[in-house]
Amino acid sequence: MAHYLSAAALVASAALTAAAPAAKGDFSIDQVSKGSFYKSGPLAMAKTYSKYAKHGAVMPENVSIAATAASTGSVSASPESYDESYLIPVSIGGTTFHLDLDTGSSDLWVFSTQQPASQRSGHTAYKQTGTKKSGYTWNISYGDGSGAKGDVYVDKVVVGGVTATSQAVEAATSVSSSFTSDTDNDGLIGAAFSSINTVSPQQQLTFFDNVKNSLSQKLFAARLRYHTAGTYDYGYIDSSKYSGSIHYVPVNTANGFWEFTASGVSGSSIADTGTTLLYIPDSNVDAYYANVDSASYDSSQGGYTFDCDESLPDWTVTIGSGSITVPGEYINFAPVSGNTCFGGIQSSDGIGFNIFGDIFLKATYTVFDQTQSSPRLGFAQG
Ligand SMILES: CNCc1ccc(Oc2cccnc2)o1
Repeated sequence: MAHYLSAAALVASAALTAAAPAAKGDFSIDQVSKGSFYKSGPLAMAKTYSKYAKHGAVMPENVSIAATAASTGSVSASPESYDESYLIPVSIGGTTFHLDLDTGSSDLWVFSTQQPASQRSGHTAYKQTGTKKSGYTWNISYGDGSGAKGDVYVDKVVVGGVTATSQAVEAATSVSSSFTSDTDNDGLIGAAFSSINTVSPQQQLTFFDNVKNSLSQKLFAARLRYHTAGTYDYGYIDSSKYSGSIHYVPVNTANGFWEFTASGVSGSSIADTGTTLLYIPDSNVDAYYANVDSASYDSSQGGYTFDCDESLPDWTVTIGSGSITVPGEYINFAPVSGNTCFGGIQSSDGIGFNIFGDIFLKATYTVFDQTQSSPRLGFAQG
């Protein structure tokens, strides 16, 4: 869990130390005007003590602890049936909601008591504990045809011990039927870029954008797993969760997504934790299922299906200087009827870009990285 100490107290104590009369080997720390405080006082203090370590400055333990503890966190990512989506516990105004962390969208919305009781039956509903942003509304549609809309509040949101004290919380007044029927899911927490947030008249920041300056490193990392719980790490990379090296590629943020280029897969691709399957061009899909004897395109199911008992080949892709292999087992998504199963690899033709969704991401440790002058994605074999 993250812990916060008063930044002002920490900075003030340093300032008092600096006022002591100078002696050989002593050092002085320039006091900063209030206007130039870092967003994370403990982290600023830690940097100052580190800077002057060569002059004998010894970092007090409370600064070291605060600077470390205040800026990392990790939260469980639990799969729904067949890994359809992965839900994380999120505290909003002191109530815990189970939300779908979606790197393909940028709204944090929850079921709310403003919806008809029948529409929110079985869900945890937000009771508007925050401050209403009068006149603000939101309305979002997802790639699978689902959607939701409502109004906007500001409240305290905690994910894995990382806190956004004033997060825009989008409370639903109406959601589409597939959300109502998925009673495990209380809403979404978007983690794409805030440029595609749907709040009007003024777009709001994502949770990550609100907390990133307080993190040890401006990044979060997804370790989704096959048929078991994984994690999202905030502010640090956990080297126990992947093998080999993390290979980074540049991100194009023009469309608001974590958009990148994969070798051998034509067109742009997005890393999208909120999409269940792996959508790539027809040519790649046809080439994959050519090696699955019982596979065929079933227009009634809207995709490739095959015999559930057939052993599937792995799928390997090169991204930047690294390669990721998705085990064949992961590509058997779910039964559709009898002993016929639906493929985890399907066509992106008609979408406009490829979607590296959960079928792919659960084979990786993926780093959503804003530590550099421009955003980048890091992929390692999970
Ligand atoms: C399954 N439909 C409801 C639902 C759950 C999560 C989402 O959101 C999505 C859907 C597709 C792509 N990205 C986010 O919709």
